[in-house]
Amino acid sequence: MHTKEKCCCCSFENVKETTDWLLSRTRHRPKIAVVCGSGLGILADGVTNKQTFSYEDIPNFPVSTVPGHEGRLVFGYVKDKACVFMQGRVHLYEGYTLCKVTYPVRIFKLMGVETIIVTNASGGLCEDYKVGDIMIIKDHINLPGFAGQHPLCGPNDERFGIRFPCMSDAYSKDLRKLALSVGSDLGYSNFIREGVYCMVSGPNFETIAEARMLHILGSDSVGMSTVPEVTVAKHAGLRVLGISLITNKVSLDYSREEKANHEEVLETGQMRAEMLQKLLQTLISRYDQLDSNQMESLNSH
Ligand SMILES: O=P(O)(O)O[C@H]1O[C@H](CO)[C@@H](O)[C@H]1O
Ligand code: HPA
Repeated sequence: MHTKEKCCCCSFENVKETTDWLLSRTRHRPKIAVVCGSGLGILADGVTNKQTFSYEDIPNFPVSTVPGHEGRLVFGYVKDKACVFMQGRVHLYEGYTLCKVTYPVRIFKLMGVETIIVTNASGGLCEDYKVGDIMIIKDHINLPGFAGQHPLCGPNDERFGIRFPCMSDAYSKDLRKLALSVGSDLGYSNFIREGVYCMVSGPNFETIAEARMLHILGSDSVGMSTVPEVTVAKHAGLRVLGISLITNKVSLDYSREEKANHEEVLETGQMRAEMLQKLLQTLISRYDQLDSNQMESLNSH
């Protein structure tokens, strides 16, 4: 059963200790955090006034073990916005508990971050999705969560959030609108989608029967991350945007020859990284629109 032991390394005191360690070593006070998905570390490359910490050097911080996840925390500015980028994340399949997987999100909360942008690489389940499409996440399915693999299981510390958080609006409508509007202004409309992301635990890619099931359940793409981070972010009251890069097509048909592999995932990441970076930078630079009446004009589009 759930005991306090489950959270021994992720208590409020642990999170506070790590947060204080970082705050005493950097002058940066980010309001926006970005989690870079597989092969998407380049998203952090454009920041100015950069200060970098290796995950290994940060007390209690989980260390990435997967190729395509550099394992660096990068503080800096995108235009005039103070940001922190996670160049690499950790996953359940690496052997980390979900409270460890989501540990960085709680650090961001205690640091004063208000918005988190979570990116990932995922497999496209929708017939008309193409490799290289960018999917703004409108909702998710927490498949491991149904089986009790959930970052909020265990004693609830009210200092992080409430016992029963609502997830029906996990992904900010305003941020989604802004992302789609920025994508359209950049000429990306042909390959920007909005869809439902499903998390599986991995590490194997799906069987055809599993892929068919996920599609029937309403998933447009599938990956092995994001949902725990988004859940903990929403629990902590952060505003969330999720962006998924469709790095491969998932086979739904026994006659198809595609075989999913991590190399293709990383290659597609490289192919689209610059465009994703432009999308992110423009979105962050237009972030103030969210809190001004300019959202009205986006709403009417
Ligand atoms: O979700 P991210 O970290 O982007 O990575 C995705 O790509 C890897 C598989 O190639 C898995 O880790 C999957 O979750
Ligand atoms: O096809 C996939 N399945 C699960 N996770 C993934 N991450 C990238 N592509 C995939």
